Amino acid sequence: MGCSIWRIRHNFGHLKAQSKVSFFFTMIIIFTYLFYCLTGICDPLPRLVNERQTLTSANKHNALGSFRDRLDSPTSSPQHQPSAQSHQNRTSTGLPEEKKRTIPYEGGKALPPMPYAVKAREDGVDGISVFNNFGTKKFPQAIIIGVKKGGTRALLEFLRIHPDVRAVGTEPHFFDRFYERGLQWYRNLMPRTLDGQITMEKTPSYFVTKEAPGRVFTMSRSTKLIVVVRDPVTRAISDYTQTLSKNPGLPTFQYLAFKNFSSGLIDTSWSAVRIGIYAKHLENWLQYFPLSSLLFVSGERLVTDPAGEIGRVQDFLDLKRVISDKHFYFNQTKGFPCLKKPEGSSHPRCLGKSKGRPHPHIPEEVLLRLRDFYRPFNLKFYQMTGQDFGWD
Ligand SMILES: Nc1ncnc2c1ncn2[C@@H]1O[C@H](COP(=O)(O)OS(=O)(=O)O)[C@@H](OP(=O)(O)O)[C@H]1O
Repeated sequence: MGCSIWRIRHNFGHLKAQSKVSFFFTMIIIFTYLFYCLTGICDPLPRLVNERQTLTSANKHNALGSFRDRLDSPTSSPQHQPSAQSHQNRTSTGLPEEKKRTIPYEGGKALPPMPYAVKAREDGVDGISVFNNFGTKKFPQAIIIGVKKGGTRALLEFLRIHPDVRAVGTEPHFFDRFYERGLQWYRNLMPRTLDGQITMEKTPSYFVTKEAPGRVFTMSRSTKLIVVVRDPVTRAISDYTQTLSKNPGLPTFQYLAFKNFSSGLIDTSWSAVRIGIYAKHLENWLQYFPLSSLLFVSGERLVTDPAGEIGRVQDFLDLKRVISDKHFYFNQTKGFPCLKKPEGSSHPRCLGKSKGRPHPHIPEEVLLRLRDFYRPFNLKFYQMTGQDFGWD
């Protein structure tokens, strides 16, 4: 009897001790969870895409690799989705539907959607940087809206060394591809900023998207808009070079650029040609924004005098002129200016290999015809902007 009472007591005592231990562990878990929530770590996943991550020494190496990829990745977006050009009746390579049908051509393969976490590892990590939970996510006050192949990546990476500029590394494509996801989705992509800091993003396709001006205006009519423009002929060749690098079976530049070469009729349905008609696209933006809301950066001067162009941009953004000549050096091998100390790194760095790559040879006659085609549009553009870009 005495023995069984002792056994019962012993069992209950054992249970008591067990429940104390489990209570203790439950409290630890709750406190740990609360601590992480308060420090912001349990935010929803999209944050990973944009926020700078704390890097352990083990993943710093990978992150640097990703940083290079990011600089190298012209069309990186929060998720690869094959919808950007569908409204333009194009394949993902920018080929007109008609030409796509009539030529043997392997292209237009859309990348499958990627989960956020994977994309975050690929291009959301800004080299070695600090885990930043301070500040708030705001809509961008300034957007680099174009133009594709104008030098938009160089401009953004140069600007990012300014302590008062925080920018999304990837191209959000909100105002052209993902508008239906809503403004809160968009804002959540933004990095956190402190008072006095500017939030920025760049998506070069906005400039040629009919709906983009109205949509940006709806977000904020005081948004500052930056357009990096480049000689439309060189820009078209650069665009073609990019498509060719992904699809080596692509027809020649001249085949795509002309409806009929002998008649000299230019095919304006080809996006590589159409994007360069800057005056036409600018008209859409001026329906919503005054000229003073736009800054036109010369893609050519961004290469020959990066500090000078960045100086103009800093003034336009009401930023202190922090970025100057001393931040750049000219890399002879690359043939382009590079940063002595990019954001988040103490090592000099150039943009990736897809930026500043050699172009294929285009016959002189083709170039002359294209120059003739663009001349009136260029003059109109100079008139509209009050700037002579010297392309003729
Ligand atoms: N500093 C520096 N380093 C490398 N490249 C530079 C630089 N400044 C401007 N450029 C020019 O940028 C061109 C690519 O433009 P984008 O970045 O706007 O391209 S994209 O639309 O994002 O794909 C790219 O075009 P390509 O020369 O045809 O490759 C470059 O000429």
